[in-house]
Amino acid sequence: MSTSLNADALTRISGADVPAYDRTTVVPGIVHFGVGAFHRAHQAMYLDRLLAADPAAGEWGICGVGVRPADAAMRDALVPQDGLFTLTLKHPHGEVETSVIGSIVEYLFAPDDPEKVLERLSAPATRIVSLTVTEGGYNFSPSTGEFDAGNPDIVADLEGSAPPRTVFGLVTEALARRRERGVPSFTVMSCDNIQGNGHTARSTFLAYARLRDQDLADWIESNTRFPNSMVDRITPATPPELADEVVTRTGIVDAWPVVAEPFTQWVLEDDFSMGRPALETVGVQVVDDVTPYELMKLRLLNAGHQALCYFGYLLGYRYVHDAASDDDIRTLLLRYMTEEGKTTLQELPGVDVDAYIDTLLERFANPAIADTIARLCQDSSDRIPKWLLPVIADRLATGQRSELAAAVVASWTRYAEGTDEQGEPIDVVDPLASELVPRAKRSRTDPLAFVADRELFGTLAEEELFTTPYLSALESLRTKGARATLTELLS
Ligand SMILES: NC(=O)c1ccc[n+]([C@@H]2O[C@H](COP(=O)([O-])OP(=O)(O)OC[C@H]3O[C@@H](n4cnc5c(N)ncnc54)[C@H](O)[C@@H]3O)[C@@H](O)[C@H]2O)c1
Ligand SMILES: O=P(O)(O)OC[C@@H](O)[C@@H](O)[C@H](O)[C@H](O)CO
Repeated sequence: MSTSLNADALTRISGADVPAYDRTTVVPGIVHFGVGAFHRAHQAMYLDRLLAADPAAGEWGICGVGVRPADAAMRDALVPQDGLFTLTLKHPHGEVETSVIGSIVEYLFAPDDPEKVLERLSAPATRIVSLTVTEGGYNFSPSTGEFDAGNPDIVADLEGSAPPRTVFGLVTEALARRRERGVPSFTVMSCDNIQGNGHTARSTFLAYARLRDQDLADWIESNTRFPNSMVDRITPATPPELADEVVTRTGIVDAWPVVAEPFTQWVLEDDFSMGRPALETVGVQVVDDVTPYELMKLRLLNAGHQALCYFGYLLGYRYVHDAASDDDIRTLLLRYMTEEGKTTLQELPGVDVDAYIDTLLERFANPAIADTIARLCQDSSDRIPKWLLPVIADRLATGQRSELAAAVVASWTRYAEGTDEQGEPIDVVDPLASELVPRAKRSRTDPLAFVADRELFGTLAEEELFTTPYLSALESLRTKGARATLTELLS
């Protein structure tokens, strides 16, 4: 027998762990923007663990907020389910665990009622505003770090003739109300994959606030905390068959289930203006400085994903685990990580980076979670400049070539041409696709055309230590193909 997921149904569910705590007493102390797959597999899971472990933690429930039109689908899934959803963890050798997560106690779709979102944000009980709005969501130039004040949504929010529609507009208006009402500032906690994600959140929110009101910006600068964090759990987009699998295994009918790998890590800087949940009691590493951890993760795992995905796609793979099991790709990953990425990391006392790399290769090869190459290949212009180019730049600063990272940039260029080695079209999903695809094509006759864009690549096109291996790999990809290019590169 199957049961539709909602608060009343919890007592009838026997096929999965369900929240044993009293959700009616849990109030939102955290407002989260960007309730996607990852937030639900990671932060919401940690808060669920905390609520289960500590009855006094009931002030740290989550209110999820969606701002984009596409988030109406999350509203339609979560609101009828009272915020409940299933999280399924899949181990590489077949073991599967499903649990119902109860920490999201409210979901608001901002376009339906922006004022309700503003009042939730302004409420004294709201002490943390957290974000997983993707790397692109911070609206800054990767090469200069400048906030993009020309973004039409930002322009509209600053103009102020309609209710705010961006995270920047909503959060800043709420901070203005708190200041006016004498309510202390909440903490803005970024959980996106950006190096110094707290610093980035701080500089972008302050940049927006300065454009709106200098005094308010000064108040935010003095009162709002922006902790940095390293977050990790590979969480694919929900595959269409997951809902049926969950029904078959647990009897639970869930409109939008989540699947993830069992591994999870969260390293969080202890810098909060109005207190924080006792996350260290449920496995979060709360530290003074997350920099070494985030560099390790972004430059090995996330940059490693980029090393895998374009070559993997061109070789014909569509799943990450299949590409990660290819000998050439595995060697590329191992060598990029150990010979290039690892050389740019900071000291990590007590962490065995080689063991970490071995774990990454195993995690990438987990067939059970069926992570897709398409997920890793999207939004490259938001990802490569934040994870891979800093490795190249750091090594250039000490006169070192990064032959493998340069080849990865070449593989992105070849992919961005929009046609694979069999002449089939590639769906290049990127906010800059309309500029990138023509530039990638043009680089057949004007070889540096793709990397000449200073906005994305800075001055890399003028660095011979970069252009030589880049052009050589690109030429080889075009004339000999991905397999021969990898074989020669790795020989
Ligand atoms: N999926 C993972 O494995 C993983 C792991 C670690 C960290 N992350 C971080 O989480 C982010 C989201 O990943 P996901 O898997 O949940 O993706 P997702 O596509 O499932 O969800 C993304 C969410 O962000 C929102 N969003 C996107 N752009 C926005 C913007 N400009 N303003 C406001 N909201 C915006 C979307 O509406 C959606 O709610 C990643 O970009 C990354 O920084 C993801
Ligand atoms: O989600 P993104 O855009 O930050 O990047 C794609 C993947 O590299 C990323 O989601 C990883 O799976 C994740 O960072 C693992 O913790």
